[in-house]
Amino acid sequence: MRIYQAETYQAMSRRAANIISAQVIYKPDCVLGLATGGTPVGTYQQLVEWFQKGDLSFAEVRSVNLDEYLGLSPHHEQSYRYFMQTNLFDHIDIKPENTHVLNGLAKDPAVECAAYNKLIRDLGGIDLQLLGMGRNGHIAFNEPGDDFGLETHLVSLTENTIEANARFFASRDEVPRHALSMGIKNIMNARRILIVVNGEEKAEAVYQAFCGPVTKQVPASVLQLHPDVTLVGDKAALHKLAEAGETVCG
Ligand SMILES: O=P(O)(O)OC[C@H]1O[C@](O)(CO)[C@@H](O)[C@@H]1O
Repeated sequence: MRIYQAETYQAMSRRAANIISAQVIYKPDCVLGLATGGTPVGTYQQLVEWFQKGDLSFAEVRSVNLDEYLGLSPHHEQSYRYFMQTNLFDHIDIKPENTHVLNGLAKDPAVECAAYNKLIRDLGGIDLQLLGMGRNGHIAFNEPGDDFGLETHLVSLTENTIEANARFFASRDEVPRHALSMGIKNIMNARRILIVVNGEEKAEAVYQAFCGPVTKQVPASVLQLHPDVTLVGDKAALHKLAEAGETVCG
């Protein structure tokens, strides 16, 4: 695993965007696994900036997103489809038909999940998967205790995640209680993984995930078993790793 520590959120975002853009330049028709949440917003802004300068094209890129709230339409401002449109897709040259986000309004979640697993396989698998991490160590919506062998599935969100995501909704009651999410198995099948973390509130989860044992109680700890993981974070999120003697590059 490579660990890069950045001085600021902006520098962290630039480093992450560099890794993504290198993937796109190396393989223009790559499959990018994309994430939502507060952490990757700066990464997407940086990619948009480079696209606008003419340094980068996504014309042949295919994308698959990690997760979506169940019950939210793609036009709902807190849906992850809306997030991706407004933070990235609407500002770059990716073809709309090449962007894939789970349908939160699917009548039969099991059918939607099975179709998504097939889609990922038909695309040839994910070349680079971008991840954030929840304060409880979740990745996508794989919550503590979830089976590592799961593919895309219906999830009941934990109180911890509902609480953390309430900041995006008018009230806590409006946060959906369920979501559709890629499983750990889909994520681990990606050829490369890039995980971004910032802020002191993530420091303990980062420490548990990368210095603690591999355990279902800390979903991100499974990444210790992946052969190609890059962790990019700011000082606040990485300080416990550094104090534990992990090799942290500047
Ligand atoms: O980047 P944030 O907003 O801290 O979210 C962390 C993680 O939580 C989620 O938003 C889900 O709760 C993930 O999509 C994300 O990776």
